Amino acid sequence: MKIALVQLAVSATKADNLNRATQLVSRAAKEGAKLVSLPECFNSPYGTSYFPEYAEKIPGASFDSLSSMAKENQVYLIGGSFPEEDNGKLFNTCCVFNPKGEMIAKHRKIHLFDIDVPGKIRFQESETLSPGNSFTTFDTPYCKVGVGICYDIRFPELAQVYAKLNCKLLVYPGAFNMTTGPAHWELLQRGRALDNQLYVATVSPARDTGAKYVAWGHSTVVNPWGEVIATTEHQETILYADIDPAYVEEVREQIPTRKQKRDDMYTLDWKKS
Ligand SMILES: O=C(O)CCC(=O)C(=O)O
Repeated sequence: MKIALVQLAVSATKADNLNRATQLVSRAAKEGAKLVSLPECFNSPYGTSYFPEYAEKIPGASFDSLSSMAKENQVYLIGGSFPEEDNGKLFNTCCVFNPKGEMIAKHRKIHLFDIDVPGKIRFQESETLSPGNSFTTFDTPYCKVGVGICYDIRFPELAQVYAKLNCKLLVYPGAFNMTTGPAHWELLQRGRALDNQLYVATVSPARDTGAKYVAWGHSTVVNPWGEVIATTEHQETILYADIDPAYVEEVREQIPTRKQKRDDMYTLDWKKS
């Protein structure tokens, strides 16, 4: 399965973001991608002050454009994320569409990005957002896919649950920054891939040095062996990679850690279906 990660240059003008996303998803489909992902906050700048201003209901205008992009291009589309308003609460939400344009999954970021690294970066998503409470997977003809958003990648348990649910690809639309990006972005992705012996893809917005929050870029795909098989710098681009579900099985046969876990000593205990 050829996948495409759209490292979109996100501006403060929502209509421009939607137009640009529409063009790039169409280009990716013409290049043969069967699954396309947009980045976190693909239609608004990233920042707690922007979330209330750009938030939309689901369904709503951005939802409708995403659905059309999937349908017109006959692709599975992971719609990055946008701020969602529901019953007076805001969420950082990713909608996933099948090639008919139907929404088949919706992920609300589970782990909110609240950090404070003195002198470097303080960010408190919880100032305006509420967390989601469910796991998000969907089926494609090629393999099952698990979805997380950005900070969700720091929690190995989530990836482990997805691996147990038989996902062979995890996709994290995300927007790391100039402090944690160079330090942790690729390391986390390779860690999740190797621990769980599956593919991991991360999709960032392009870097805008004039923005309040400067994204790291570097959208990347890692294979089940822990190798980076596709990556890029920080400019707007489409990154392509081939996902081979048979290779997941091959690696799992070669190094059968999944069968060697000591369930008599520890287990992964999860509380939601
Ligand atoms: O975990 C990080 O360092 C960055 C996370 C982030 O930017 C996000 O969750 O949006």
